[in-house]
Amino acid sequence: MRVLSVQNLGKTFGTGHTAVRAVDGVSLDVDPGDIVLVIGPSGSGKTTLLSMIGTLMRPSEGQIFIGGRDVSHLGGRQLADLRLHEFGFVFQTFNLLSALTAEENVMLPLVTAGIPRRQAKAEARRALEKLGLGHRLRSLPRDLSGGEKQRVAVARALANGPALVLADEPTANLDGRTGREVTLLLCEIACRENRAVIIVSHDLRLRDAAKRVITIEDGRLTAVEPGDHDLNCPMHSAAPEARAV
Ligand SMILES: Nc1ncnc2c1ncn2[C@@H]1O[C@H](COP(=O)(O)OP(=O)(O)OP(=O)(O)O)[C@@H](O)[C@H]1O
Repeated sequence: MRVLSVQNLGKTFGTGHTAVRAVDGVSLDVDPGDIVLVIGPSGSGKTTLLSMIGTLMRPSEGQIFIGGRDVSHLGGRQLADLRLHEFGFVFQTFNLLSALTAEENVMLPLVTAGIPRRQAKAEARRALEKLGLGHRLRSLPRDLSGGEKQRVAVARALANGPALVLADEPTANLDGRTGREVTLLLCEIACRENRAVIIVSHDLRLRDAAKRVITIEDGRLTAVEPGDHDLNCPMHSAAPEARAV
């Protein structure tokens, strides 16, 4: 089942002579296990595109299918439900709640989605352990490094088993090496679990993780290239062996 299909998506802010055409006729298909890096100059429409895909912003025109379902006309409550169950979000500012521990931050969307507390706690722990944070369960965000905070955010994004993880500039508030490490870890786990990831970033080195790199300029999709997809992911490492036989 296709995770995402975007057809002829457009977004215009404002009207008349002050109108800004932020996204213009973008079409894109994303399948399970896909890792798509979206690059382009500042102001080219990357965040607007990601916000529409994540149903945080309504398109001016075009359609978005999530798991084959047209979500363009869903109401606010149905969209909130969809976001809870189908998406994981990673933001450049981490967006952790400062009064909650790492474990509680990861539990929050699970409990909100109706999962019983005990089960949510076990799933949060599992997710944090996968990110190498088993020893940080009870830490508050203020006691974590930037890289650790982003790993908590990644654990939170993955905990509900989303079909699609959307990451907007996940490396922007971290030093280059840490940002890249956390993002590669996100891609590796997603790849192993056959989840799809779309990353908006200025960091071109992330093409190492990507299966596809798409370029957006003036709101339009201008190039689609293969990424290097050099990850520690069994599904990927099976390919060269298959070729060698
Ligand atoms: N809420 C808004 N109201 C009006 N114009 C907006 C709004 N959001 C974005 N824009 C405009 O839409 C265009 C695309 O913006 P967007 O933030 O999507 O670009 P971007 O590629 O993500 O940029 P950056 O790399 O700097 O984050 C820009 O011209 C921006 O000024």
